[in-house]
Amino acid sequence: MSAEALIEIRHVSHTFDTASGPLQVLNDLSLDVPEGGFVAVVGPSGCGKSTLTRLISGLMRPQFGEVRIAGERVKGPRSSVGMAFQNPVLLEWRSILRNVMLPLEIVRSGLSRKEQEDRARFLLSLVGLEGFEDKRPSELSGGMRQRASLCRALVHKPDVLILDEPFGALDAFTREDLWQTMHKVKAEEPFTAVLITHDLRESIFLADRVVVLSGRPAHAQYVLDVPREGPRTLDDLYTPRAAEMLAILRHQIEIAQGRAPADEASARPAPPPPAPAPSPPAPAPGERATPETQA
Ligand SMILES: Nc1ncnc2c1ncn2[C@@H]1O[C@H](COP(=O)(O)OP(=O)(O)OP(=O)(O)O)[C@@H](O)[C@H]1O
Repeated sequence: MSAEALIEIRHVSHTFDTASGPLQVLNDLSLDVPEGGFVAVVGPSGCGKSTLTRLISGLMRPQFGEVRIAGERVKGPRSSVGMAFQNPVLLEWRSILRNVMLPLEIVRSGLSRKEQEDRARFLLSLVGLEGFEDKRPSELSGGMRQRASLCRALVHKPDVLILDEPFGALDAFTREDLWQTMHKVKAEEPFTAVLITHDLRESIFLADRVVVLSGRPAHAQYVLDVPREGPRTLDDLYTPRAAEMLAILRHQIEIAQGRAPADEASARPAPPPPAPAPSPPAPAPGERATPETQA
């Protein structure tokens, strides 16, 4: 991926105040997402992946460091970011079509009612939900609801699409179906995607770059670029090349979980950012990453 970075995450650190004291979740995390790119973020459970998505979407601000989208510092929620989560949360009292149209009623799209409807219908047919426009969410299967949720996230043409484990609750066959739909949608819609997932096969199937976060407090421990001719059909997931990528990622996850020692030869740090952001925090004793894995 050689395009310019659309999302720049620079030296981000974040600590939550919890009932049992401060919990540092991110530590000097830096990573770039190129315009039009598809980056998957994987890492141990609880390492801070969802926190990262909240920072990118502007639902939270980092205590240290900064997040920029298209060069602009993210200071709050913005309509140029669409989100889809594991739980689609569709409104039962609205039809599927009207659920998908909802963001267009909230952000100023400049579209007429007819154009809004056409846009929603186009997306629904793209994901295979033609004919289900007038159904209620409860009349659809989990996979269908997730397809509708994807349409809703994209209907206002966001520059950035954040996918926080959107396929996590689906059965294996439905999930693979959705992966293929995702490729189809990406070919039609020019967004930049950040996908949070626990599924390494999903990460190499969908993304062109996979970032492994370290254990908490997380930094970008390892970056794997998936070659253009990498897995893009389900059969490609069973090639020696895919097996090699999965083995690398599994090993990096084991390092992140502290179940394998950091291995200098296999670690590749995230590309260094051009300039440090103001006020990077001093790491607490014992929290500094090993040189082998540090971004
Ligand atoms: N608002 C909050 N206040 C306090 N602690 C929080 C808050 N949000 C998240 N945390 C804690 O921060 C840590 C990281 O949470 P986060 O949801 O970002 O991790 P994650 O990597 O997405 O987890 P998982 O892989 O299990 O979904 C967790 O220990 C979580 O309990």
